Order: sequence, then C-alpha cells, then structure tokens
Amino acid sequence: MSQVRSIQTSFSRPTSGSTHDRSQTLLKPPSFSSKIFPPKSNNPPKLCFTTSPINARKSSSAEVVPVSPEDDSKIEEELQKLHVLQQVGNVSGGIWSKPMIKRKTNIVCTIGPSTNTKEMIWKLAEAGMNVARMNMSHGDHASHKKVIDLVKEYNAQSKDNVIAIMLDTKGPEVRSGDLPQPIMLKTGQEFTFTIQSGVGTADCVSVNYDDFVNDVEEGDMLLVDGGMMSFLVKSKTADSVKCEVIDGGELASRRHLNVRGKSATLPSITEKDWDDIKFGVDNEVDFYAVSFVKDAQVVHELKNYLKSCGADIHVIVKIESADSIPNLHSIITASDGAMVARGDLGAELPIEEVPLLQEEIIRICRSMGKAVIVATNMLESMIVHPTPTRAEVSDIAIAVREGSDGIMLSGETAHGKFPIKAAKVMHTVALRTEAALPNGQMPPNIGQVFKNHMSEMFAYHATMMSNTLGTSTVVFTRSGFMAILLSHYRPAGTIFAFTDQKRVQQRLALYQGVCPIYMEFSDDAEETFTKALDLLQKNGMVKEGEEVALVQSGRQPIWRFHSTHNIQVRTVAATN
Ligand SMILES: Nc1ncnc2c1ncn2[C@@H]1O[C@H](COP(=O)(O)OP(=O)(O)OP(=O)(O)O)[C@@H](O)[C@H]1O
Ligand SMILES: CC(=O)C(=O)O
Repeated sequence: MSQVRSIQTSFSRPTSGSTHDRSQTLLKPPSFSSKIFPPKSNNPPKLCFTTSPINARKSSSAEVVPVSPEDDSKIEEELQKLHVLQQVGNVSGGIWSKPMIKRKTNIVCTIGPSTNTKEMIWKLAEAGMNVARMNMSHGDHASHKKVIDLVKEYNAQSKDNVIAIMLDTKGPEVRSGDLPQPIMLKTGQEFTFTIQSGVGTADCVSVNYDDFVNDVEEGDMLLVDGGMMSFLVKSKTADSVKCEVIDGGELASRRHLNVRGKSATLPSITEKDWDDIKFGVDNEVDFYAVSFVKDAQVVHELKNYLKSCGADIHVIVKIESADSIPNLHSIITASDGAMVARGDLGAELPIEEVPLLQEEIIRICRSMGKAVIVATNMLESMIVHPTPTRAEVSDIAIAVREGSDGIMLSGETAHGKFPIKAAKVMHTVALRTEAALPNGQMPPNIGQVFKNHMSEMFAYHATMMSNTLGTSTVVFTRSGFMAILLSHYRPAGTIFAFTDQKRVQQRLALYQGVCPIYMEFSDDAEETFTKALDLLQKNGMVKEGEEVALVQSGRQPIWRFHSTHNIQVRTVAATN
C-alpha cells in the first residue's frame, strides 16, 4: 500500500529543519544518475504526516574530475578535504543546511571547429555540457545543421542526459574587412578605417557598415576584438575615419569593432539574423540568444514572429550593447532570460563596469524568474593552455555564487586546444563552489510579484518543504513552467522534472538545479507517480530512507480536478 504525506492547497509551516551527513559526495559530470543527493545517515525530524515506502537501489559511485592534469593522483586526497569542508558547512549551515552534490549550474559550450564532430559532441556531453551553442557569426547553415542533428542524435540515444540547443544570432556586428595577411600596428602610428569596400593595406582597411562614419566622432575610442587593440578617432571625411593607434598589435581579417560608449545605429535583428532565425525554427532549436538587443520592442517582434509560425523557442537577450543598459528591466521582462555577454559589453562600456553589471543583470533575472547566463573569457587561457588561471577559476566561482543558471565557454570549446578539459574544469569548479554555498536557505521572496498565483505559492512552499526535510523535488510538467518556477526558488535538492514533451525536456537543460526526464504520462496520476519513482530508483537517484517532495501544480493541470494543487512527501524504502 502506498501512503503519502500530503499537503493539498493548505500548509502548516514546519517548526524544525534537518541537517544531514555529507558522508558521500558524488562529483561527477552531469549524467542523469549523478543528479542526486547523497544517502542520508540520519533521519530528519519528521513532520506530522504518514510516510510510505518506495523501493530504492544504490546509486553510482563517486568521481572527481581533476582541475589540472597533475591533480590526477590527488583525487582521493581532494575528496577527503572536500568531505571535511562539507561537514563543517553542514554544522554551520543551521536547519536550512543541506548538502548539494549534483552540479546545478549548467554549462553552455560553443561548438566550432574543435568540437563539431560526433566524437567531440559526445565527449563534451559526458564532460558536462548542458547546452550546445552555435554562433551564427561563423560557419554556414549546413555546418550548423550537422551540429543540431548530432546533438539530437546524442539526446535520442542517451538514457540519462539531455543537451539543449542554442542559436546565437550574429546581430549588427561591425567588422573590419579582409586583409591579404595580418598587419602589425604600432602605438602612435596613423591608421584609417574606410567604408569603401575591398580596401586592405598596411595603413587602411574597410569596415562592413556604411553608417560607420556617421556613428563615430572625433575623440571616440575604437576597440578591436573587445579591446585587444584600440584606436583614437582624430578626424573623418565622407567615407573614412582617421585614427591614432593607442594600443597596437596584429590586425587580422574580419575583426570585431566597437566604439566605446556607443551602439551602432543598426537594427538588432538584421536580414541575416532573420534568415538564421527561420533556420532555427525549421530545425527546432530550444533557445535564441539575440545579439545587441537595445530595447524590448525587438524582443516582442521576435516573439510575435515565433508565435505566428507556432514555434516554441525561448528568447535569451544578450546584454552587450551600451544602449541596452537604460532599458534592462523592460528588455528582460519581455524575454525568457538574459546573457551577460561580457565581450562586447566590456567594449561598449568601460571594462570596470562589467562585474557590476553582471551582478545586477543576474539579480534582475532572478527577481523576475528568468534564466541567466554569464558568458565570455571564463576559461580564456585554456584556448591554448591545459590549465586555467586562478583568476578564471575565481570568475566561474563568482558566477556560480551569484546564482547564474548557465556559465558559458566560447573559444575554449569552439576552437581551443583543450575543449573537453575546459568543460571538465568548469564542471569541477562549479560543483566545488556549489558545495560550499549555504544550501537550503529559505527561498528568496521572488514570490512578491506572484503573490496571487497558486503555482508560485506552491513552488515557494514546495521549496520550503524540500529544504526543511532535505529532499529532492519531483514535478510533472507539460510546458516546463512549474519546473522553471521551482528552479527560480533554488531549492537545495535536485528538481526531477518529468515531462512527456521531448522539446520541454531539452529546454529544461538550461535551468539551475533541474534534472529533466522524458517519460510518457498515463491517465492515472498515481500510476504515473509510481512509474516516475521507479525510474528514479532504477537510475539510482533515490535511495532507501530518502524522502522526495512530489509537486502537482502549474498552469496546465495534469490529473488535477478543479485545478487542485498538491504537494506530497514520500519516503523511499529498501527493495526486498
Ligand atoms: N561555427 C564556427 N565555425 C568556425 N569557427 C567558429 C565557429 N564558432 C566559433 N568559431 C571560432 O571560435 C571563436 C570563438 O567563438 P565565439 O563564439 O566566442 O566567437 P565571437 O565572440 O564571435 O568571436 P569573434 O568576435 O572572434 O568572432 C570565433 O572567433 C571563431 O574563430
Ligand atoms: C558572447 C558574446 O557575444 C560576447 O561576450 O560579446
């Protein structure tokens, strides 16, 4: 007989919480079976409900991915240290403390020449990739289609992992033209950019944007590749901009140009972008990352277009344009999430503003319940070196602490020498940082904006309950809404999100703390719950003595009569 502890549309707040022994820590790349809690050696204080046994099996074994090659022999030593640290955290964490051993922050990997084969996509997926990003500034539709097909092939054959697909638009990028060979520019010398096409000499190069001359003024600072070189505008003619080289270096073909403090007066979605967006619709990608968004209007335009063609693709706005900053709230409100695109952001605005803006954008996204990704230069040195700098490791840790849903690799995985290593390092650093965070805190009160909505209230209380009991959460969702909502409350435990929609499963791979699982639902709720818990048991995700919080809520009722919402607690018992 199955007994449950159940809360149905009314709650009694628990009076005590629990701390649990972190006796086992699983530090694994994010395969399905690693998205679990460690077994509990102590039973937590009980609420006044009845509990039911659910069969369980043992989970897979622990594994640590070393950060640097020389760490290989030190895995055991590091594990020991980690256990000690986690136990300290457990004691000091108070009643909301709960060990977290599955990586919750998701890794976005840019796919490029280093990784666009079946072998490398499989390896990246096993190393920790959760979202595959295609940068439409490079490659063609045929090469991107190949990547999309490979990711879908991986998803189709993988029982325990799923990768989302993100298409990043080129946007109104301003670039220098082709050069027969790279040219060396020295500080203090004169150099000219012209809107005449086809120019590429030692002292003058074309720019791909006709209004370039109108957009820049004397005294402006031009940056190449986000600041690798810089030029001071001295004068201009009808078709050319004469500059003094401030920071010299090697200028190669088709380099990205920014004007410090200014955005180009180009539309955020260019004709090429619309063509790429249609390509994304045809190939059913999960996310668009829209470059150089300056206002909410462009997001509405894109969303209307997607609605008109019945495409279920979420829109992530890239915050990288100086003009976007005064409109941050309206832009993020209109979107499904934001990317802190630090490369261009740090070129259009003073570089020292970037960390502050990163923190602010993450804060805004979290307060609105939107996804957020931190991007660019996270492990830049690993494009050529096998180990990261300490500053890069700290940078990942900061993004994780700030509560980002995703952390992104660009050149590191697109054209770097150590793409798999970079993903593993990101995995390990994120996991280690998460392990040291105070877990199971009371959910942030993002519910303020949702006060009158039943689902939001249930997400809040389900999080309170799972944090108090130290359980993971099991949710059933057709649209992904309830899983995303739960993710925004950042419960300490994993959110096992069961969905009968493959597209939804794929999309959920971006959301913090969510383990998306595809499963067909039956008409009978209890039968479906049992099937879901069986599946978790078979994959070693629930264990003897462990409780799970089971949530029935959301905008689209599944098995709910009169839209009644429901939270239950079930206890896992040993198999016979
Ligand atoms: N699909 C691709 N095909 C070829 N090269 C790629 C592809 N995707 C990325 N790259 C290479 O990886 C580098 C880093 O990727 P990223 O997505 O960061 O590009 P980016 O930010 O547009 O950089 P850049 O301004 O140099 O284009 C790119 O500059 C490019 O050289
Ligand atoms: C990701 C990106 O486009 C940037 O950092 O500029």
